Amino acid sequence: MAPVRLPADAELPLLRARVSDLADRALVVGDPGRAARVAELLDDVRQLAANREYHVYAGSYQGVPITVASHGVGAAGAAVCFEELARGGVTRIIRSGTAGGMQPDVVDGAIVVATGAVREDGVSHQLVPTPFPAIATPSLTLALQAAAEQSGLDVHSGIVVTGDMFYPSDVITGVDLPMWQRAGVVAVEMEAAALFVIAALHGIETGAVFAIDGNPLAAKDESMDGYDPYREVVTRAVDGALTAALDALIA
Ligand SMILES: O=P(O)(O)O[C@H]1O[C@H](CO)[C@@H](O)[C@H]1O
Ligand SMILES: O=c1cc[nH]c(=O)[nH]1
Repeated sequence: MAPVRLPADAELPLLRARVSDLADRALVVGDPGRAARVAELLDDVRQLAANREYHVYAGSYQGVPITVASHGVGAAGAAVCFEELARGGVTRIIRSGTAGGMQPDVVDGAIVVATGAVREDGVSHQLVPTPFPAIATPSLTLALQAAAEQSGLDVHSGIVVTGDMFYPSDVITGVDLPMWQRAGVVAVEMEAAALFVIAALHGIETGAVFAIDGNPLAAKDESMDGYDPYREVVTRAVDGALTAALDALIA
């Protein structure tokens, strides 16, 4: 079965945006509030739709038309967003999100550019078996790294782990973070693997850049009790990651 492409007059079933209103390039973020903040940075901006967690905007950044969409928390719901954008003809999708640092030097306020993602999510293995790698497009990764360096923030790059579990239980270890730390994984988040796999299946470009909002292993806080992404140091990194994502999107 070839990847689905929808006609220009179609409406995306869950995003509720019209295909003809989509740009070739899309920035995706988890939080609808963050999508609204990005929209303020664009020219000629208009909101295309707001359905469930999916808020979609059209606008232009430095003269280049782009789409901004929120995808919510978790790979299964986010996969709907990524799939519908690809079906609608988007050919480049960059995710800008928050993530937890995994290595001791990847801490609050840093930026991480993902080269690939460990597929610990629950949806991508239902699309293609897990030996299939989840990797970012190398040229976009390089563009993201160069753009992130402009922020003046501490920039890291490497493999992230995408899990479905934000808060662990006391029953089993859902995602073995210490093991992935030993394997050199730099950050943990919840949607990049699904994005990279869906982009590969559609033959489109993709990348991801993260603001680090804590380091659960270093803080000995795997329960996430101390999670607080609303601090100034994180807000600065979120802005740095968003600017890097926008710059790489139009590169
Ligand atoms: O900041 P966003 O883009 O939502 O990304 C991260 O934050 C959420 C968890 O708080 C998850 O969606 C995770 O991937
Ligand atoms: O999934 C996530 C997102 C942000 N910070 C974390 O520690 N984990």
